[in-house]
This record gives sequence, C-alpha cells and structure tokens, in this order.
Amino acid sequence: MQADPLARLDGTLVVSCQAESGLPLDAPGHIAAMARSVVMGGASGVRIEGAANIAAVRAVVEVPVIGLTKARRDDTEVYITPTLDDVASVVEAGADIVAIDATSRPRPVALKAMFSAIAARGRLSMGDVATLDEGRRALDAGADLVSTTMAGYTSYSTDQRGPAFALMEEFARVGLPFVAEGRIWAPEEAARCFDLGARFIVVGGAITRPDAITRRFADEVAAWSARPQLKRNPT
Ligand SMILES: CC(=O)N[C@H](C=O)[C@@H](O)[C@H](O)[C@H](O)COP(=O)(O)O
Repeated sequence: MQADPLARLDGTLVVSCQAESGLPLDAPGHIAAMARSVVMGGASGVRIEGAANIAAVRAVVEVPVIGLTKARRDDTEVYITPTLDDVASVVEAGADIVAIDATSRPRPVALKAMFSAIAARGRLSMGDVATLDEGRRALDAGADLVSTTMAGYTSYSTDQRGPAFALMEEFARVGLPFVAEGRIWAPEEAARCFDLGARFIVVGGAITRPDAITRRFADEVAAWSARPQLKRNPT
C-alpha cells in the first residue's frame, strides 16, 4: 500500500473510472487508459470497480486507488463490495482504499466485520452512505472515511437531483468529516462541496461516461431542434 493515501487525497479531486457492464468502455485496458487520462488531467486518485480493472489500473498509475466491487445479489440490496470475499479481491488486486456500501439496509456481513477485515489487511476503508445516521454508524463501526455516494440511490433517499448538498450540510453541522461523491457535474459544484467541508471529492460520470456526457448535449440539441420558432435556415 502507498504511504498515507489520505494525506495525498485531502483537498483534491478523485475521478471514478467505471463502465457499466455491456458498455463499450467495459474492459480493463479501457479503464486503465481512462485512469491514465484523468491522472494526466490532475486527478489525485481514482475509484475503480472490479478486481481485473483495479489490477490493470494499479499497473499504470501511482496515485491512490479506491477499489470496490459491484455485485448484485438476490438476498440484499447492498451491491458495493458486499462480502468479505469482495474485500479480499479488491485488496489483492492492489487497491489502497476499499469502498463498501455502509447503508443501514440488511447486509450479508456486519459493518464492523467488514471494516475490521479491511483494516486487518492493512487497507483504509470508505463507507458509502445515504444519510447522516449511516455516516455516524459507519465511523463508529470503524470506517476511515464516509462518502455521500449512496444519497439518492436508496428507497429512503430518492429523487435527489444534483450533488447531495443537503447531506453534506448535515455532516458539516455536526462536524463529521466526509467525502463528497455522486452527481457532481460542474466545477462550481465541486467548489461548493469543499466549502461545505468535504475532505476530497469523487467525480465519475461527468468525466468518464461519454455516453452520459453526449446525452446531455444531444438532449439540448433535440430540444433546440423541436422549437418551432428557431429555424436552421431562416428565409
Ligand atoms: C450509486 C453508485 O453505485 N455509485 C457508484 C459508485 O462507485 C458509481 O456508479 C458512481 O459513478 C460514482 O459514485 C461517482 O458518481 P457520479 O458518476 O454520479 O459522479
């Protein structure tokens, strides 16, 4: 593991380089190329899903790697690094920090056991939460970091548009350190996360999902085209 990854990440930008299964960029070589590109652009760390991708990225960048697995299971809604085997695979692939779902939803392995296993392997842990209470619980259970990652992605935190500023304000009000992650799409939003006290920020889709980035433009173009008063070739 790298010397003190948190000291290298505080006050900086981490970029999540992920591609959903079936997308054209879903291959370790492509993810590694994205990771190299974002480091060239100024990312101080990367967040990577899946052992093969983590290993491929670890081989080509020297910045801290936050690793996770995404494993959908029938017995739980928890899908980010749900089990001890997932922790093992992320650590063995070379991650410096292991991110896990730390929501209060029913889970296959208790939070404390998950964070202890990560610490026993000499890695730092990041608990992805949706609420302040979950953040508190995660820190009590041994998380080194808590992140707003899951805000807007649980049944009790739906319909969030834009970054989870309300949750960040709650963390700030009680003085709990947090990582800002999820739906950060504009540099001004990044600045607001730091104003609210984020240790570091994690940006994903706005940088590394060309399909989603293109869709924003395409939707705007389609809306423009649909306006009857604006003709392309006025006569
Ligand atoms: C909820 C969930 O599963 N989040 C995942 C966590 O690793 C990723 O799909 C997100 O891309 C990541 O959190 C960064 O967020 P955004 O792409 O919105 O900047």
